[in-house]
Amino acid sequence: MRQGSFSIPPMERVFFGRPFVDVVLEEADRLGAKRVFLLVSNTLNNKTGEIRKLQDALGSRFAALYDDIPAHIPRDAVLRAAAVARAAEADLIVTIGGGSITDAGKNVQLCLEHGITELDQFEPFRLKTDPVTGVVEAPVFRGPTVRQIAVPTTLSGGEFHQSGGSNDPVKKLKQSIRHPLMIPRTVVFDPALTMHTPLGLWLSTGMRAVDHAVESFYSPYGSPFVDGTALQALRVLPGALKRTKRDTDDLEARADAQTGMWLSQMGMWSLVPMGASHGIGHVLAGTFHVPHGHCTCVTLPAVLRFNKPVTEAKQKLLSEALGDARRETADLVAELIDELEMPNRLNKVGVQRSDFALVARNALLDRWTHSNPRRFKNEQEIVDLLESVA
Ligand SMILES: NC(=O)c1ccc[n+]([C@@H]2O[C@H](COP(=O)([O-])OP(=O)(O)OC[C@H]3O[C@@H](n4cnc5c(N)ncnc54)[C@H](O)[C@@H]3O)[C@@H](O)[C@H]2O)c1
Ligand SMILES: O=C(O)CCC(=O)CC(=O)O
Repeated sequence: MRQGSFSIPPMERVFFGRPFVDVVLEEADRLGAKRVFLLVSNTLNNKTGEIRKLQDALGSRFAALYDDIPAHIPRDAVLRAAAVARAAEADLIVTIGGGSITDAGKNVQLCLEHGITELDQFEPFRLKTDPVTGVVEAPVFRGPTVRQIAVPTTLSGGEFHQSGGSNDPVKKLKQSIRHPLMIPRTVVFDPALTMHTPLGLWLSTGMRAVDHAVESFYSPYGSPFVDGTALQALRVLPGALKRTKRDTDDLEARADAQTGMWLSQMGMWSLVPMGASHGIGHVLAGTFHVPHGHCTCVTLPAVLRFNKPVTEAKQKLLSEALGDARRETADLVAELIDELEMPNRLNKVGVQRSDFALVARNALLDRWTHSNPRRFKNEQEIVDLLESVA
């Protein structure tokens, strides 16, 4: 009999299909916020009037704004954002942008709560993975009191996770910090706001959501509840992404993609550990700066093939949800990636054969390489997998 447990950290509300300015105002009222700090996408701030609309609507409750968080969240940028929030005496953080902005918000929460002003002060808080056993050491610390509302503009889904990644600029490794209270209190899906998101980013992060659903579903550590939502995510996402690609003005398709992503996140939300597509992807992102969604497009079909011998029955159900139970899941996912015109090989995302040994070594430092359904016996098995998508 399958055994396990299911719990989710304290997110209070998810709003969908509503204008973000209205919802953020309502939520600021509900939470009694007086000093609202906006941590926002640079392009949304400088190339659209969306952030200005919110600033104006907040009036005297607007405390400060920071818009210089590069992709993959380098910690020096987090420290600068935290300094601005601290000086403004922020009592609520509102993040508006992609996963990098969302996760930067979680890291800023930590910095405010624990007085972090220097790079080496992150060290005691990060998750540590033993590269041989895969055992994860998760430090226990006081949770933040200044929390976050997330308004995501991509489909990468980090707003449903209590961990926030950030990049150690010296080791060039993506590291995670986790606390149940770091999850946003509120998430706001506003399909109209996503019209500003570059199409390639929207579609590639949509593939990341597919990856979340797949790796949650066949994880040995999943749950029956997650299975249901993950399969439904895979029924919804491919069509919604293809429709957005055909017509970028299709707001219903954007709303459906957000719904599919939300469904894909039940595993991440309930702390189901992901598999090697995520584990290897974190290295491609953290060490080689490959965009998050592109990591999935390169790794997921190869990891599905590697995992086939131990997940055959589950892959049949994945294929069924993706529309054709008779086909290989890896082939269906690869076709979707091609149809969305996303990069599908390592050389297309700037990673060369000479890099593979380093990717394999660093991948074994990631906790999710170790929670893959099929164990990697050594670094060479990861190198072989990378060779298959060189
Ligand atoms: N904690 C989690 O569970 C979790 C889950 C998913 C992703 N993440 C993190 O999020 C990051 C990836 O996020 P992402 O793939 O959503 O993209 P991103 O936030 O990294 O954005 C990618 C690039 O697109 C730019 N951009 C331009 N216009 C934009 C717009 N309108 N909205 C958003 N970005 C715009 C950004 O400035 C950035 O340079 C990674 O660092 C990843 O680790 C974390
Ligand atoms: O907790 C982490 O390691 C970051 C989570 C993350 O980036 C999720 C993902 O890989 O999509």
